[in-house]
Amino acid sequence: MDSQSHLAVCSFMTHYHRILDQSPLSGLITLLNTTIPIRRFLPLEANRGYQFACREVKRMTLECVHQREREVSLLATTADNKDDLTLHGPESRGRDMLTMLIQERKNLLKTDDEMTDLEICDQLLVFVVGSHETTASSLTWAIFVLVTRPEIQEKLRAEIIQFVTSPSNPDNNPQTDEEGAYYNAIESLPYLHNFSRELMRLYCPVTASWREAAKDLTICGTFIPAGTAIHFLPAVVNLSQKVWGKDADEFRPERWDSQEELTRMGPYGFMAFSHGPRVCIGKHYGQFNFKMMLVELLSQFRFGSSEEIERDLERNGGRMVGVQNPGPSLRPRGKMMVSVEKLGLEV
Ligand code: HEM
Repeated sequence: MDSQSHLAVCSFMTHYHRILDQSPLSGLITLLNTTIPIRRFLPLEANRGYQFACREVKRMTLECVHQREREVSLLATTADNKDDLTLHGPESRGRDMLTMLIQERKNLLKTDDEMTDLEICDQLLVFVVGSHETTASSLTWAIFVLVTRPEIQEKLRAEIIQFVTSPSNPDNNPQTDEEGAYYNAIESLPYLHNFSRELMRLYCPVTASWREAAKDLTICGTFIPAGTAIHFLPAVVNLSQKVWGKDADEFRPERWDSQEELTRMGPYGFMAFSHGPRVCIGKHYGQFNFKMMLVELLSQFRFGSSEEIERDLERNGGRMVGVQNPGPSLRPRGKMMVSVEKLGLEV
């Protein structure tokens, strides 16, 4: 990455964090603004800063759209196969989503259903926030669990080391060309699977989702007129004692082994990815990504607690570090410091 691109990424990240790490006042305005559009009218610094960050993130993303558009047009004049510009040739950047959207727009143009630059930009931002923020949050809380529950860290590492060193790991078997071999192998690790679901149940990365009632309806005896704005909090279900039993707030990966518990919770007891037509589009990819990162990290490093975590835990009654509040995703307040030891394992 050249120094100019590096600066652009740093600048993007500064504004991106400003949006996701809002002050309590700015967070409150964001919440109210989903039902009463007050944001535009409040001459407060917290508000102005947030709006500026949103504008900058959009401006920079739009610049990427324009730049890629220029590159695609340039390639189109030189490539042999104009429908498949991303896949071949020395200038190819691979099958990236932005190029695909731009190419799809060219196809849509033929049907008069144009996708504007701003729409492409919004799609990209949904994916950036929806995939990066959630996965980063899950990984942060996974490290937190691993350093505060060393016995879980050791059990998980044992399963991972056994996998990475065994012939069932496709990396150790260059002859394997079965499609999805690595995905299937990772998905078949039982403790990693339980750990991953338990992590996203207890430390649900998305704190809230929004809906608007399209028609009058009644849910559990409560009448909801058409047009009502609804905020739902996935963690309320994920942590419900009615659904998960008395130890709902305990981190216990083994609970996912119990058929009885899974029957009691039913399909809607685990809401980390939501359900229905607007279920997270990256649900399986996100879980797989998360597991893959744990395989890489735990096979090479041991994580330990730090004075900062211990102090924070003590302040919070021993169970949890402080959480940034309010926020659209579950982030710890400030930095989470941990110790990292490189393992000398031959893997
Ligand atoms: C730990 C990982 C993830 C979690 C916990 C998560 C969770 C969620 C949740 C709760 C929603 C809202 C659904 C609703 O409103 O009912 C959502 C939407 C979405 N997610 Fe994810 N997500 C994760 C990873 C990803 C990844 C990796 C991608 C993309 C590659 C992604 C793309 C999206 C998109 C595009 C939406 C909007 C779907 C729509 O509105 O139709 N997510 N996600």
